[in-house]
Amino acid sequence: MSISNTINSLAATTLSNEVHLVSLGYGELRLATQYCERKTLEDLFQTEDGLIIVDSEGEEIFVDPKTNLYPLEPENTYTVISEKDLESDTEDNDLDEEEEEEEDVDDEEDEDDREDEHETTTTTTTHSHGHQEGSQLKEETCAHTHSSCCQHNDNHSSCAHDEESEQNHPCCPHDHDNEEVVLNEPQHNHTLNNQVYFKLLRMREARVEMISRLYKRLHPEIFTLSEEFFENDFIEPIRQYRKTKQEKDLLKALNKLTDTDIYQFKIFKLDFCKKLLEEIENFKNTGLPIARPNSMNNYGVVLDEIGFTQFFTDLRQNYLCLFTSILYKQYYGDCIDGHHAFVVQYKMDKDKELAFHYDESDVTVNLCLGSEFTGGSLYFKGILDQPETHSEYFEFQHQVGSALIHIGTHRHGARGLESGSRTNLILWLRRIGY
Ligand SMILES: O=C(O)CCC(=O)C(=O)O
Ligand SMILES: [Fe+2]
Repeated sequence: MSISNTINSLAATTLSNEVHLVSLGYGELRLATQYCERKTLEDLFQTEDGLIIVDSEGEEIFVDPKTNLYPLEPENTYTVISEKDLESDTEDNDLDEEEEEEEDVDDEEDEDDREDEHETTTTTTTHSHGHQEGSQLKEETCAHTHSSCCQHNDNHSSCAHDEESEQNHPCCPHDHDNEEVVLNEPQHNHTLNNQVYFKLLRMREARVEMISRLYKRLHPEIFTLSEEFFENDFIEPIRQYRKTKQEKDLLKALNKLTDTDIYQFKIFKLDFCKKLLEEIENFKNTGLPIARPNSMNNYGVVLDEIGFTQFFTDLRQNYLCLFTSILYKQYYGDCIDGHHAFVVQYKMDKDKELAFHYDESDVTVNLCLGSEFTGGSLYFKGILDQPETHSEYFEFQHQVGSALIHIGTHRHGARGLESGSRTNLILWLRRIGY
């Protein structure tokens, strides 16, 4: 199943006129300075009631009245604050302070609880990786959350693991899955969380709208899935299976790698991989808004946001689900009805590795798009809810054009890149249950 590394060196670039805009509790965007215009930022951050931008020193940056642009310095990080959120935050704090004064008289111990409640209301996001606690990755620890509006404003080192000892930092602030567990507190917290969730959705809609209006596709033909994009090793077994209905015919497309159900397969032709990679680089070079694909990858791109939703819906429904229904029934593989499609990018001066985690998916497909690199292998250490598999150690060296499929809760990480740049397409397949 080996495939030669023929894709030429398309470096995972970072735009030089890009700024990082961090919104308190609502994630992070990368955006070119020419788009840092008041109206655009108000849309992207849904702050129509007023917008405040501060630099890393806490100094407020004022919009240039002539151009309506914020004079932001490339490669710097700024914090975007909605005046409305600031007001409600201040109100909350005032309220907290009043309560505190009252409670100080009675009991000083509840203070920490209130801080916890407040934190959970301001950090709601929806894509996560799970992290290891003790010898087992537990849902109650940090999860790499997954949905259309995931964004964090932490860098993922705060969620990193000590992968050798299989310990995680138990205090990861983005404990999204945990929110369900922790948030059994007053009703107003749930209401606020809903508000945060819907605001994240509106922010995503604003990004998608801006991208669909302004992005000029480089290879428009690759946005509609065609069987011509597939490798014969992938599509022929499917065609055969459609005729015979014999599972064994379908499974000829896959190469079983472990007893824990990791499979390798070829899916797209190299030409398609190359075009997709070029499209992603082309998009990144426009400086249009890029949200982080999840809690751990800083430099990826969400493909659903740049126009590939229908493509991946077709791929999921008409092709990948054939496999997941057979291989991963136990993990909802037979009722997958949602996905989150993104690329992760590693580069020597940017993210080089990915900490030990599990995905917020039922089944994950991971395809190496390019370009030239050494290092960066993927390692697996057993499935979360199967302790008997935890002694597993399986390492896989990515090759361009080659894909893996595995259970989402199969614990894994990516070793450090040693040279070049690596871009992988990740497809988190999920049972949403509509
Ligand atoms: O770097 C890779 O190939 C894996 C990425 C990954 O596991 C993830 O984004 O969840
Ligand atoms: Fe992962």
